[in-house]
Amino acid sequence: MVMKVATPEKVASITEKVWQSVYGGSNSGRHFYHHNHHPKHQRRYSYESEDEYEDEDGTIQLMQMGAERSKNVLILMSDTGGGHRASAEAIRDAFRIEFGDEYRIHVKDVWKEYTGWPLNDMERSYKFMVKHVQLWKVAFHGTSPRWIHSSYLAAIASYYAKEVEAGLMKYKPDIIISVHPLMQHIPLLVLKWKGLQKKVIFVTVITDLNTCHPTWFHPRVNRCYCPSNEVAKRALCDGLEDSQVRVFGLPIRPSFARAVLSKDDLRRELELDPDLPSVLLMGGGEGMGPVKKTAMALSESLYDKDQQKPIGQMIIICGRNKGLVSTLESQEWMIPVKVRGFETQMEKWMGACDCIITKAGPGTIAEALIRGLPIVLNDYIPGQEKGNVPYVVDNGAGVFTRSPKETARIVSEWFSTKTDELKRMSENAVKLAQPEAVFDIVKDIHELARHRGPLANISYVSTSNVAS
Ligand SMILES: CCCCC/C=C\C/C=C\CCCCCCCC(=O)OC[C@H](CO[C@@H]1O[C@H](CO)[C@H](O)[C@H](O)[C@H]1O)OC(=O)CCCCCCC/C=C\C/C=C\CCCCC
Ligand SMILES: O=c1ccn([C@@H]2O[C@H](COP(=O)(O)OP(=O)(O)O)[C@@H](O)[C@H]2O)c(=O)[nH]1
Repeated sequence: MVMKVATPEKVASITEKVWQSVYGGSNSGRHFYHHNHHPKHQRRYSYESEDEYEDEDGTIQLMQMGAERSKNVLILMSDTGGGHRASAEAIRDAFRIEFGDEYRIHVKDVWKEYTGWPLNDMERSYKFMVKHVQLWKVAFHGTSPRWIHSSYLAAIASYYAKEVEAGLMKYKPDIIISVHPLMQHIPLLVLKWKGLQKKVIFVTVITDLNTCHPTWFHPRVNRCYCPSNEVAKRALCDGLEDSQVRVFGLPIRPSFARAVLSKDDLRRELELDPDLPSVLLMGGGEGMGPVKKTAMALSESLYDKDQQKPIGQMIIICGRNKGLVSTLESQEWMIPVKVRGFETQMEKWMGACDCIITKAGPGTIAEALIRGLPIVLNDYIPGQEKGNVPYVVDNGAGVFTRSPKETARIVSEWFSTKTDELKRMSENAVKLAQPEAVFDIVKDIHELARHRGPLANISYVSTSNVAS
């Protein structure tokens, strides 16, 4: 049984709060934290005798002695693109649906909250690098050899060991799930240095469909969930054992898998034209790619000049790209158009449409497949997104072109003379979709936890000099 009481005012800095919650007493900053190694300053954490911990909303949860404790699951992610968060939230929601209170899920960017440069600034660095595509190409391929990325990441791990330790231990995880390519090596090293590697289950859920970066593959994970056979092959070539690898698909929010919504109802709810075919145009969570040029071309191609009426309508979802929203809102259109910013109910917008145009983001692709939307891929980020193009095209679920005019022509044909091609691609998309993947993943993690025996006996002893 759990009781909630109000938290004291939030006067402490993050570091102080961590100090207090992990070690008790006061903290005079990182310097002190690093050097206070004497055993008398160490507080022993045992899940058997656990009596309080801080909740996400800042309240203190008091656990009644003897009550069964929920297991803590820490999902490590970063907002480098929108896909990692979407997958993390999908896993969290699936845990809640399948297991209710058995698990307490924390979705966190621990690097951002606890460490310093460059780990706490990955979102900005990544945005900058992908804008300068050549730079990203060099960084992606230059860091692919294991000796390069392993030594980089080991150096960073030892520099930020204490901070990472504090960030992880705050959530006292029984299970850590990484959904990010740069979140295997550092936490696994810190767990090893702490002697916790055998006690905490660590799994990776890969969110790239094909040409993923080798940092995803770490030989010491308990499981590596691969979204496709292509990725599984890469994992095995990179030294993972068969027993570590599972292929269920890319985790997509349960609202995509479980909600059965009719297109007519959705069009009414979203105030779309009930009769005109609809194309969804987007560019991932950040609204990247040639969205504006494509929108202008579609406005022309979906207007029948002879009959002086539109043959389709368009929804443009710009994600977090506010500049794009205001530019598009000030345009004149020849067809019905809706311009939206970041949407939280993507399953509805996709469910109301007949096809989608997007850069080759794995999350958007997997969601579109579930909704049976034929896909026009109009861009990809070199490296991790390159392989998503053949994944879609070779499976007959879509086409690739970088030309906005060509994109507009394809969609106008789909809506007029080539409706049979649209239908065939839609069927292929559904065949490729794996809506149950997220449930299979959480069930497998649950089994893993069950076979590990009572995790509640883990005791986190806060040792001192992990950095050394
Ligand atoms: C010998 C030449 C070496 C040249 C490199 C020099 C320095 C390193 C500089 C940068 C590191 C680049 C990291 C490359 C590994 C990235 C692995 C990867 O796949 O990352 C992808 C993610 C983003 O996720 C993707 O988002 C997409 C959408 O936008 C899509 O959804 C896709 O499916 C997702 O997977 O990228 C990142 O998170 C990049 C973070 C960038 C961090 C920049 C930090 C730069 C500063 C200094 C370098 C120090 C530490 C980095 C250590 C890297 C070691 C591998
Ligand atoms: O307004 C938006 C735009 C995008 N997304 C989601 O963000 C993710 C984008 O992931 P993807 O891998 O396609 O590309 P990224 O943003 O990582 O480049 C997908 O789950 C989208 O549904 C969203 O929820 N709302």
